[in-house]
Amino acid sequence: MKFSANLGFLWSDLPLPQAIHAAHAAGFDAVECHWPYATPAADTAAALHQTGLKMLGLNTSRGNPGENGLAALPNREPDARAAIDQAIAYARAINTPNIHVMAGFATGPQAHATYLNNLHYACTNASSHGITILVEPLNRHDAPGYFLTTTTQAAQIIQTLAIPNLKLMFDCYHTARTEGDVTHRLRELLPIIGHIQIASVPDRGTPDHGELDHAHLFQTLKSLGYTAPIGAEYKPTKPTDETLDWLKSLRLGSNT
Ligand SMILES: O=C(O)[C@@H](O)C(=O)CO
Ligand SMILES: [Mg+2]
Repeated sequence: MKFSANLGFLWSDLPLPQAIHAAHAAGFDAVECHWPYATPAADTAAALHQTGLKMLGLNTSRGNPGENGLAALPNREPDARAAIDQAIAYARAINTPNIHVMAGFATGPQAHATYLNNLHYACTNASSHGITILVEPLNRHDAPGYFLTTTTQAAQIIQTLAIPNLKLMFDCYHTARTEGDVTHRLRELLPIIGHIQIASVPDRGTPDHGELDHAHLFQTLKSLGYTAPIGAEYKPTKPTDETLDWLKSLRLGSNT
């Protein structure tokens, strides 16, 4: 399997360019991040160029303090679209193929309509740059009140919009905490999946313990012919370099 270091959590104590170098030194195949905007895109691009790593994805801005994205917030279209424009510009500058458009805290039919309109805007503006828009359901324990909560809801939205560059970010951690049935859902949803992320369940630690059997998960992905890097999006409880036994043991050639 190939793995992408999510620099929103891994080496988050380092400036982004240094985190990219740390991920490279640790043997990751790619990187991804959450919100890179405080770092000039040229600095991020230089680190990617020096390491040869690709930044697979980034997120739209969360908005104001206390917000968690803007795309489903009625009456906030100008802000949501500015965040989408900002993400596309940054992604273009560092050659990133995926943007996760964050929905925000909202509920109801007006939020649903707003979300669809903003996703349509994002997909239209991203497509000519070869960028895919991702939607990611977040679990109700960590993000209570978030608009997008399940892979079922996300799949319905993707089906309704039917735009080729709109895909699902399948975060196994969130799915396990909200819906369960992770490998079955992976099989079913594979055609609309744009990226996969992992962490242990329920503590969101390294992917080598807890309720989710990662050996079985990797075997399933292998059998499905999934070869893209999987996002390691766990929360280190000590310096990231000291949390990589899971990666080293996979690299040493276990049954994955
Ligand atoms: O799972 C997560 O939390 C992230 O993938 C994200 O982008 C939103 O915080
Ligand atoms: Mg995630």
